[in-house]
Amino acid sequence: MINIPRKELNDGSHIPKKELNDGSHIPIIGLGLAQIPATEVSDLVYTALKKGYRHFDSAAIYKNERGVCEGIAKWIKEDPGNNKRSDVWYTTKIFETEHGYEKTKNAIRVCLENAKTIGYIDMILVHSARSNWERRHGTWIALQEAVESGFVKTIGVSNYALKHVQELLEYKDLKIKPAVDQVELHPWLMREELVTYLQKNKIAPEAYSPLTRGMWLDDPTLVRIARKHNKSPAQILINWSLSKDSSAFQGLRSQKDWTVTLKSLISS
Ligand SMILES: NC(=O)C1=CN([C@@H]2O[C@H](COP(=O)(O)OP(=O)(O)OC[C@H]3O[C@@H](n4cnc5c(N)ncnc54)[C@H](OP(=O)(O)O)[C@@H]3O)[C@@H](O)[C@H]2O)C=CC1
Ligand SMILES: O=C1Nc2ccccc2C1=O
Repeated sequence: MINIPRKELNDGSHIPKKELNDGSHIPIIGLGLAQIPATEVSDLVYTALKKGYRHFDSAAIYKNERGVCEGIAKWIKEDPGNNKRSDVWYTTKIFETEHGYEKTKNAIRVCLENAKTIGYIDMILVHSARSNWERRHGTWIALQEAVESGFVKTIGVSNYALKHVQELLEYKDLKIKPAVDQVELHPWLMREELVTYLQKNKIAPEAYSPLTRGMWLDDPTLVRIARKHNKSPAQILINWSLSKDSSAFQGLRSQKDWTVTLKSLISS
């Protein structure tokens, strides 16, 4: 079990951060916003910030980026002395249909337009590797230029297999290594070879669907481990993700129990 000092979580607002390979610091637990309707996401994000969440994971295909940023902006505006933009991490992703230099340049412009209420984007990920060498390469060059512009701080990839990461690291004009590879990661999908390769190359694995989309939360072995440690199955799974040196996202569907405190998700 990784140990997270309790004092850091006393008010629920000091989520531990992990340093990425570009020197940025990412809060290790994030709220995943896939499937949250655009009409609801702003209130959800605002409430989550009040509950202590500081890291939000969106994507162009979730069609809620603007609302996510509006929720963050509302929270900052409410108490600018205490609620700082620099304390929040906002990730979005560019989908495979936008691969290629020109298309990605344009997709970045759209992402920035959606994020204009918060000034800059903490991280943009290439959502998947599903195109070809030339288009993936063009996309990466466009993302490198976005970092040079200053409005995008960190760049990374998602759903990249080992061979795709390897390919990227071999670009002759590589200036910026991906900071993360966001992949599905949990005890039923451990991806040991990929995780070891990423760690060796100082690229952080980020765990998506760390709660197995709810599918394995009743697994007898998981339940037994959770009982033994007096934790919930979700806590055990989040802790497992964090032990892989990754950050993890709690996703929501029904939202019936989402206000479960952040503190309770981290075992210590
Ligand atoms: N890059 C990519 O291609 C992908 C990225 N992602 C990212 O990861 C995020 C999370 O992934 P997701 O697929 O939703 O899967 P998760 O593994 O996070 O599972 C979500 C499920 O877990 C349940 N849950 C949430 N919190 C708790 C808790 N404390 N105790 C018990 N159950 C809980 C939810 O329940 P309830 O139904 O009650 O809300 C929901 O049904 C996404 O929102 C997205 O940001 C996800 C998939 C692909
Ligand atoms: O690409 C994705 N497919 C998904 C399905 C469910 C939740 C998130 C996602 C993605 O990010």
